Amino acid sequence: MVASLAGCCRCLLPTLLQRFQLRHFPTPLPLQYSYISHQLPYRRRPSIFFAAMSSDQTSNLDDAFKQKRLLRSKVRKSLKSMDPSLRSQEDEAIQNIVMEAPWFKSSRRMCAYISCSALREVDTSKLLAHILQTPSSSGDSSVAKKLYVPRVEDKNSNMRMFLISSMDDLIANSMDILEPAAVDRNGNPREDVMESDEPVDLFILPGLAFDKSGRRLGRGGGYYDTFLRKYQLRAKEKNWTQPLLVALTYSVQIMEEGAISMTDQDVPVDALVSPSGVIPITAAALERFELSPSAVK
Ligand SMILES: Nc1nc2c(c(=O)[nH]1)N(C=O)[C@@H](CNc1ccc(C(=O)N[C@@H](CCC(=O)O)C(=O)O)cc1)CN2
Ligand SMILES: Nc1ncnc2c1ncn2[C@@H]1O[C@H](COP(=O)(O)OP(=O)(O)OP(=O)(O)O)[C@@H](O)[C@H]1O
Repeated sequence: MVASLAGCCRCLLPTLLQRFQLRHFPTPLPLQYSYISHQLPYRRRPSIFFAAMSSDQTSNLDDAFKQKRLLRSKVRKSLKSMDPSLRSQEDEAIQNIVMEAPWFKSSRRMCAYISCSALREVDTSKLLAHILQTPSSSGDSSVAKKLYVPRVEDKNSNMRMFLISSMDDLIANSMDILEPAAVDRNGNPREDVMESDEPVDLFILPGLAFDKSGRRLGRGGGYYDTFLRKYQLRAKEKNWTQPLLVALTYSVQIMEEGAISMTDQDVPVDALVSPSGVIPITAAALERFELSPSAVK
C-alpha cells in the first residue's frame, strides 16, 4: 500500500507542485535509506558496547562519522564565505515562505530552534516573533500558537523543549545559544513538551546540511536525533499524528543525494524550506501541504 501511494504521489507530483507553486526534486517516495546498522544510543560508546558489533559494523560506523565530520567542516567553510547580503536575503525569503504557508498557519503547537548567527544558522527571529505575537495580534485566543524551544541538559545528547511566551524568557548558554531556564521568573517550572497532553504539529529544525531525500546532518551532538526519536515514540504511544519535521536551509546547505552518511539513529526530515521554496519529501509532507492525491479535484 505504501509502495502504491509512493508510485501515485510520484506520477501526480509535477502537476501538484505546479499547482501549489512548490519546487520539486525528483526523489522517490517514500524514502529508502541505506542505513548503516547499529543498535545502541550512539554517543561515543564505551568499547564494551562495540564488542557486541562485528568489526565490519564498527568500521562502517566510524567511516560514517568520519564522512560526517568532513562534510561538516566543508559546509561550515561555505557558510562562512557566504556573502552577508545574500544571507540576509535568504533569511528573509525562507521565513516569509514559512509564515505564508497554510501548514504553518494551521499549526498550533510548534517546536523551533532559536537561531545563532555565529553558527550561521538560518535566522528564525522573525518567525518566532510572529508565533509569539499571534494570539495578541488576532485577539482570538483560539488561534494562539504554543512555542517550545530547546534547552541542552547535558553532554549525553539530552535536550528538552520548554514552552516560552516571550523572547525575554531566554538566556544565553555556554555555547552562546539562547535558551529558556527550566523555571520561569517566578520560580515555576516551565511546561516541558514531553509532558504535554497535546501533540506538537510542527518541528522547525536546524542543521548543517541536507539532501533532497530528507537526510539531515546536525552539529554532531546527537541532540535532535535523540529528542526526535523520543518524541516520535511518545506520539506513537499516544496515538497522535506524527509531527511534521521541516528543516530550514540556505541554498549552499543542500547536498547531492548520497553525500550525507546516515546511521540508523538519524531521523530524516519530511520537508525542507530553502529560499527557492518548499521541498516536500515524504508522503506526510505532501499530505500536510494538501498535495495528497485526494486533494486533486
Ligand atoms: N540554534 C540551535 N540550538 C540548538 C542546537 C542547534 O543546532 N542550533 N542544537 C542541536 O544539536 C542543540 C545544541 N547543540 C549544539 C551542538 C554544537 C554546537 C556548536 O557550537 N558547534 C560548533 C562546533 C563545536 C566543536 O566542534 O567543538 C559548530 O558547529 O561550529 C552548538 C549547539 C540544542 N540547541
Ligand atoms: N565514531 C563514532 N562512534 C560512535 N559514536 C559517535 C562517533 N562519532 C560521534 N559519535 C556520537 O554520535 C552522536 C550523534 O552524532 P551525529 O554525527 O549523528 O550527530 P548529528 O546528527 O549531527 O546531531 P544532531 O542530532 O544533534 O543534529 C553524538 O552523540 C556523537 O558523540
